[in-house]
Amino acid sequence: MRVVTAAEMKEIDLQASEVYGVPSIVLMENAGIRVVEVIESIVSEVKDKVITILVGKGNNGGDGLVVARHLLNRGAQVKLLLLADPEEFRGDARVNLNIWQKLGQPFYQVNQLNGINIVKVALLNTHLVVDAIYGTGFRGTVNERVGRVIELINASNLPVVAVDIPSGLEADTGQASGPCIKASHTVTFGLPKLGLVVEPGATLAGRLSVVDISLPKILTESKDIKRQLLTKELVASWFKPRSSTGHKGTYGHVLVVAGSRGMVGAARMTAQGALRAGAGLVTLAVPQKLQPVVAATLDEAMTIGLPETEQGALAQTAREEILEACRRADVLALGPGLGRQPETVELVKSLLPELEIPVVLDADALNALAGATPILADLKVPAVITPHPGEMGRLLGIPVDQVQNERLKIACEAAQEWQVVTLLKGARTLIAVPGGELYINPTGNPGMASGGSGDVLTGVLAGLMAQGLAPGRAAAAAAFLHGLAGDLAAEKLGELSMLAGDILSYLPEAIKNVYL
Ligand SMILES: NC(=O)C1=CN([C@@H]2O[C@H](COP(=O)(O)OP(=O)(O)OC[C@H]3O[C@@H](n4cnc5c(N)ncnc54)[C@H](O)[C@@H]3O)[C@@H](O)[C@H]2O)[C@H](O)CC1
Ligand SMILES: [K+]
Repeated sequence: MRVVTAAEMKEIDLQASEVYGVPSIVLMENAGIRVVEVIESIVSEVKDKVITILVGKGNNGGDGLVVARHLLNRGAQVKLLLLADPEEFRGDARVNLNIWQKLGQPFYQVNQLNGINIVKVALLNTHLVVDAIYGTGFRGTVNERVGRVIELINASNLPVVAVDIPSGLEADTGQASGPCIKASHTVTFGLPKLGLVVEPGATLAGRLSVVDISLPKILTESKDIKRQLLTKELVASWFKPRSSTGHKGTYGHVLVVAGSRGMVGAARMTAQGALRAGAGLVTLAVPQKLQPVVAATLDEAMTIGLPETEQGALAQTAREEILEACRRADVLALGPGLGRQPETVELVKSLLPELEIPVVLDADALNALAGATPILADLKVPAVITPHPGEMGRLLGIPVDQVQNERLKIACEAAQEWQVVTLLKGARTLIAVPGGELYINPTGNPGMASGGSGDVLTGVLAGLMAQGLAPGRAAAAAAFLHGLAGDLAAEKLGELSMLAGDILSYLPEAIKNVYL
C-alpha cells in the first residue's frame, strides 16, 4: 500500500476535485461517514451513546462536523466542542458548521484556557471521543490550550477515534513535538500518511483503518508515490513459482563470511537463514578452528576454514581465499560475529573494493566501516547494509538517539549518499533504496530484540538475493518475512522466551503464509 506525505495527499485531493471533478465536499462527506462506520464497529450501536467530538477550524474539523451530523441521525447524543471561533471556519468546514447550526444543534466553544472545564465535564459522561482537532494541515507544536485538552482526553481512558491522524502528530515524520492524542483507533483517508506507519506515530494512532473516500484509483495508485507499506500481497507479487526443472544451481549460491571465537552462533544462524529462505547452496566461511564445529552442526551448508588471528578472528591473510570463494558464489553475506579486532577490520576494508558479487553488510562489517564510509560509496557491486540504530550511529558518527529521532531522514540520506540499499532495523524497519523507493515494514515484535535475530535476517536477505530478487526488494521481503516469522514465534512461545532460533523455525510457516 502506498504511503503519502501531507503535501502529496493535498495534491491528490486537489487533483480529485480539479482534474476529475469529485467535489471536495463529497470527499469530506465520505470521510465523515467512514469514521462513523468505524465508530459503529467499536460501540456496536451508536443509538443513545454519548459521543464527544472535538473540532478544529480546518478541514479535519469539517470532517468532525460531518461525523457529528451522521451520529445524530443514528440516534447518538453528540457533544460538539469547538476549539476555534466559529467565525474562523472556511470552505467545506464552514458549510458543515452552517448545517449543524441550521439543524439547531448546540456546540460549546473552548476558546479560553478556562474553557478547559467544559472538556472536563463533557468527558465525565461520554462513551467515546472523536478527535477532529488537527489533520494533515498541522505543523509544529499545539498551543497551551489545545495541549491541555489533549492531555485531558489522554487521561480519560475513553476510546478515542482520531480523524485522519491523531492531533498533535506530524503527518510527515510520525513525531510529536508536544502533546499528542493517543488514539485507540485512527481512520485515515485514501492512503496512510507517513507519520502513521512509523514510530512513535504508529503507536499513537492505535488501530489504523485506511478508508475509501472516492479518490480516483489512478491517483492513489500512482507510481510517482515511491513509499510503500509492506503487505503480504506486495511481497508475494515479487516471487515467481519455482520451475519444475529447477535444480540447486537455479536458486543461487550464498557465501557467508562470519564468526570468530565465542561468536560461532552468529555465523551458523546467518547460514541457516539463507538456507531457510530458499538459497540453492550455502557456503559458510569461518576462522579455521571453528570449521569443525560448524561443519558438525550444519548439515546443509558447505564450510571453509580461513586463516585466523591468535584470538580466533579472521586474519588479514584470509582475503585471497574469500575472493576465491566469491568467484563460486552469487552473493556474499559479510559481518555477523566477525568481532572488532584491528586485523579483521583491515581485512573487511581491503576486501570490499575487490568484490565482484553483490554483498550484504551487517554487524561487524559495518562497525569496520565507521570512519571509512567512502569505501561504501565506492563499492563496485550492488550492496545492502543492515544496521541497527547503534551501528548506524557508529557509521555516521552520531548518537543513537539522533538516529532514532530521524530514522526516515537518515535511512533515505544514507541510501542516496552511499548508493546502497539501507535497511535500518528497529520498530518499523525501514528499507531505503537508492532509486528513491522506501519500504516500511509493519511485521515484527519486541521479542525479536535478542541475540542472533539480526544474523537470521542477514541470511534470509542474502538467500533471497541469491534467488534473483533485486537488492531493494530482497531487503524489503526479508524484513517482512523475518518479522512475520517472529510474530508467529511470539504467538506460540511468547515474546519473552522466543529465541532467534525460533525465528528460523517459524520462517517456513511465514514464507508459506506469504507466497506458497
Ligand atoms: N483526501 C483527504 O485526505 C481529505 C482530507 N480532508 C481532511 O482535511 C484535513 C486537512 O485539512 P486542512 O484544512 O489542510 O488542515 P487541518 O484540518 O489539519 O487544520 C489545520 C489548521 O490548523 C492550523 N495549524 C497548523 N498548525 C498549527 C499549530 N501548530 N497550532 C495551531 N494551529 C495550527 C492550520 O493553519 C489550519 O488552519 C485532512 O487531515 C482530512 O481530515 C477532507 O475533509 C476530505 C478529503
Ligand atoms: K485529528
